[in-house]
Amino acid sequence: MMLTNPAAKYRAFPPVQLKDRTWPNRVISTPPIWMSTDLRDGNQALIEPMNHEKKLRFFDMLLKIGLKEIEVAFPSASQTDFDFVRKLIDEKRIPDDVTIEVLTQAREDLIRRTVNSVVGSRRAIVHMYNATAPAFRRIVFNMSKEEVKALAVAGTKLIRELTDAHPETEWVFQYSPETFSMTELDFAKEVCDAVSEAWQPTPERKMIINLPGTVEASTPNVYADQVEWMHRNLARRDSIILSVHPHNDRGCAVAAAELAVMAGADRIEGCLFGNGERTGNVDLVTLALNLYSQGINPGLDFSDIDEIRQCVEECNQIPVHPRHPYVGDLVYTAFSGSHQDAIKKGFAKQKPDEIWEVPYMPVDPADLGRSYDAVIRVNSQSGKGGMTYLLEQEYGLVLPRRLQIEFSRAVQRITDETGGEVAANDIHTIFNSEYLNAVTPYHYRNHHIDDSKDGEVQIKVELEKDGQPVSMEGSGNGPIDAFINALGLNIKLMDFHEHAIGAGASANAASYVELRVNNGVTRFGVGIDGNIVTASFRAVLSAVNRDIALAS
Ligand SMILES: CC(=O)SCCNC(=O)CCNC(=O)[C@H](O)C(C)(C)COP(=O)(O)OP(=O)(O)OC[C@H]1O[C@@H](n2cnc3c(N)ncnc32)[C@H](O)[C@@H]1OP(=O)(O)O
Ligand SMILES: CC(C)C(=O)C(=O)O
Repeated sequence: MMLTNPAAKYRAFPPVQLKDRTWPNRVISTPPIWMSTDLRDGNQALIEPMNHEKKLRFFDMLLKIGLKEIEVAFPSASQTDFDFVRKLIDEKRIPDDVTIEVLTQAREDLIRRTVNSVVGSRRAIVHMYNATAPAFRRIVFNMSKEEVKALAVAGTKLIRELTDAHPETEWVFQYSPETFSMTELDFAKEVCDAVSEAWQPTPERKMIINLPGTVEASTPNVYADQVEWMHRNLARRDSIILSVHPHNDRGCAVAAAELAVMAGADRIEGCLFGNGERTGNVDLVTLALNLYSQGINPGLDFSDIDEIRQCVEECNQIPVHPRHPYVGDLVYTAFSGSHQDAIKKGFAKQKPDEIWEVPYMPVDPADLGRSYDAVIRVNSQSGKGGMTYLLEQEYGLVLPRRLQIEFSRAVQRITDETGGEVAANDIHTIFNSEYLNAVTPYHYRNHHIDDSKDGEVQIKVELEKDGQPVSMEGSGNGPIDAFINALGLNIKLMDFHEHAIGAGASANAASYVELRVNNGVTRFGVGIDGNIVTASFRAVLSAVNRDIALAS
């Protein structure tokens, strides 16, 4: 049998000869201009494109987030898209500081209809594209380089002519050499220069040159080299806003966009949560929040990220992955024990007005409208940190360290058996049945203390033993000592902790005791009661009862 090598039918992407590249030493210090193409590139990639109602809902949400440039449609593609643009304009739904954008191919009939769609708007970006890469010239268009360039220039001139007839609108022209990422750089520059020559932008009235990673074809550093090369070599650079439009075919769109900004790009086009053709457009949310985590305000508001996600999921009919950066259901959740331990310590040390330093948490979930409650979840990978954190957060129980270790084994037994996750209320149930419900054979009923003698406490205790009432008496140097003496068992108090649960009249006390029992082993007991002394007696009986149960 002949072994074939499937990789043999692919070619390595050639590196860019840019030995003096500067982008690796740059640091992003200001946000780029953001452009959402959710309603165009995102929409064209949906199984069921959005209707007007959904598009409007999405548009309003983009405004709320703070997007100032929004590609709203490909108006010549359908009456629905055309009418949507008209609706936004005619119903005056576009705020004064927001510019809508519309896309067209470089074809006369489509250009005319596209310009018509935005007539009457205060400001509009007309975005025209044609593919420039060798395979597209050869396979799709059957055109020479000259013909591809001429197509772009002819489209530009027509847009100039049509828009000049409507001076009431502030027109911005955008050109995309589609498939830029796979186009020879000198040819991409040649076409873009010819287009800008035809449009004649000025530093006061800039045009946008958008460099799409239509198909992500190389490592992101190569894309950055391509962008830096264009940034340095484009004619009329001072009259051009340099934009990028990465797709995510290799899973590197976010990196490509970030490196492109370091390489000189001023603007990024993308979609929320990375929707878009094939593997999607670059994810604007991740990009913005990456900046945020570096101390740079992205100028976009994701303070209620779950509300945004819900809207996007409903409009796109595509769920956001549970591990999606910043927003997925599981991204602020730690299952593994050592992570939980570190996060718990981090939360305890973190001061509200100090630099964020909680381990394993690149951003504060509260900044995105997420609560801390879901941060720690417990399964068989979890250590003591997670379960004690949940007991503390949800039930106000602060277990002493050695009890944490003992209790975590009880929880682990259950998670090992079930193989699944245990919720905070399950942990509480396990805690109750292990410690608080250990009330036989000894069950507390009542006590009376007399501490009138100097330094000595006398106690009368009423208990049930195996369901029968019994009375006992004893004395000691404190109530617990007196209680233990009254019991008359071979037990010794090794450690004792207590704390209040809640505040005010309804507050309870929790007591934790560690007893050394007959055979030298230690047992923990826990008691909760409105009276702090009674709580400690209950804790002693809990330890005694557990020892009897475990020994039998
Ligand atoms: C990378 C991107 O995402 S770009 C955006 C892509 N978006 C879309 O395609 C969705 C919207 N498009 C559509 O609905 C349709 O394609 C329409 C309505 C615009 C055009 O429809 P039609 O003309 O019926 O079909 P179609 O798109 O297949 O046309 C292909 C023709 O346009 C030509 N063409 C394709 N792109 C361009 C372009 N950018 N500029 C000029 N001509 C182009 C092709 O060469 C082909 O020409 P041929 O028929 O002579 O071979
Ligand atoms: C039209 C351009 C910008 C595009 O959508 C792409 O190349 O992906």
